[in-house]
Amino acid sequence: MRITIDDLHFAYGENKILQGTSFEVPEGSFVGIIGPNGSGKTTLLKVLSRILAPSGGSVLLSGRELAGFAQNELAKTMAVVAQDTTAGYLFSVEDVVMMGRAPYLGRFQSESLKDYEIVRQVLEMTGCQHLRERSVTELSGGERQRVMIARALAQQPKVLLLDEPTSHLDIGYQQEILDLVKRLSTVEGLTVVAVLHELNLAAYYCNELVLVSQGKIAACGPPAQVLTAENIQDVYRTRVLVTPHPVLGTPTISLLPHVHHRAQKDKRRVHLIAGGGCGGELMRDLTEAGFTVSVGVLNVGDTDWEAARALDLPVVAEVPFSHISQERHAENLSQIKEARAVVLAEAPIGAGNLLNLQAAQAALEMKTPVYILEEKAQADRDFTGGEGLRLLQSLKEQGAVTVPEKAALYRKLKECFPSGDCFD
Ligand SMILES: Nc1ncnc2c1ncn2[C@@H]1O[C@H](COP(=O)(O)OP(=O)(O)OP(=O)(O)O)[C@@H](O)[C@H]1O
Repeated sequence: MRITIDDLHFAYGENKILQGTSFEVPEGSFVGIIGPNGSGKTTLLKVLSRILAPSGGSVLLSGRELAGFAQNELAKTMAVVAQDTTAGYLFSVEDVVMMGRAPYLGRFQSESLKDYEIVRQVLEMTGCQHLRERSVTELSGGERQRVMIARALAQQPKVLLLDEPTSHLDIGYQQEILDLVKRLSTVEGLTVVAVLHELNLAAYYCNELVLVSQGKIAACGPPAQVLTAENIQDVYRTRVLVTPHPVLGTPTISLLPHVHHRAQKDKRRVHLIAGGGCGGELMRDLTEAGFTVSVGVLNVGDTDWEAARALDLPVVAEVPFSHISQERHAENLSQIKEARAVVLAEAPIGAGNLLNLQAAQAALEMKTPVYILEEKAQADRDFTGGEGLRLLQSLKEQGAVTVPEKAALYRKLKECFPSGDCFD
């Protein structure tokens, strides 16, 4: 069943929530409503399910006005799983799911074998059969959520509206329930509209997404069109990286650390020698702690180079897959001159990055303390036939301080910057 939402308006008193919302949900599609807290998603779903009456605009179900449906007819057409599934009554799970059959029972008619069979099926589909005789008040949040989805499916609706259907579910049940809903939409033609907070799940399952912001539609369309880093930054005010899912190609969102502006220039400057993906977390933690961080030498395209770029850190960059050149080494040394401490967290050590170890040696000669983060700069990752290990050893002999893991490194850096409030 197709849903046409046209120019909807709704306000709680003076507080305008929906302001001209329009979009179309094709029959058999799975549409996700996403958007920040308080943006109007639940309100929209309540208007779609006729719990709230709009002050303007219309909702059409396959061309028919929602307002024109008789109550019983609507209950056979549309099922709703609300956000708050707290059940204060002492019914058994089976009784609650059987309530979904109410629109099909005459006034004095009792349940038929068919009704019991449908209830059995939906309990099985939602993984609730073992809960059949339990009281709903005794269920966990996730179990109750699945029971409410079972009840909605027992209505055998053509349209299913879900408000955060996976909020209480563990990752296994999230997948099971959304796989089921997706299957019902693709195979049985069920039209699904779901409010989803988890953007990666929304991208993974939905055909289309409606991004709501302050009661207005900020973007609408296939997930790849809606879930862009720009849209997410605009609406959620958060920096993300959007990459294709490695298997499905759907957009996948990763949080990016905040960029800190370098107000404390030079005072708390730390130069990080990293590479091969071992420095990203360190860069984030050090900048979060108030240090000014520079990084080098990294090859363009290296994971650490990506991290440094994402954090907007000064980075000495060499061309991809190349040995560090004398020019980049010299640039690295000038960064080190500006720093109050050098952290060596490089692994593995290869012929191409031996100059980074020599840069650390130069730092010691400049009387700049060097900390070797041992969990990262592992000796067993030496691919230079011993040269790397020898250099590492001589660094230690020349006074570089070995720290076993990050917490110890932060303690050492704190000692190095006694006036700072870092890590407090
Ligand atoms: N019954 C109500 N009376 C008055 N204001 C309400 C009512 N319900 C919601 N609101 C307000 O309407 C706005 C939109 O609420 P709504 O629940 O639709 O947002 P939402 O996008 O679903 O949020 P969340 O992601 O936090 O669930 C909010 O500012 C909320 O405080």
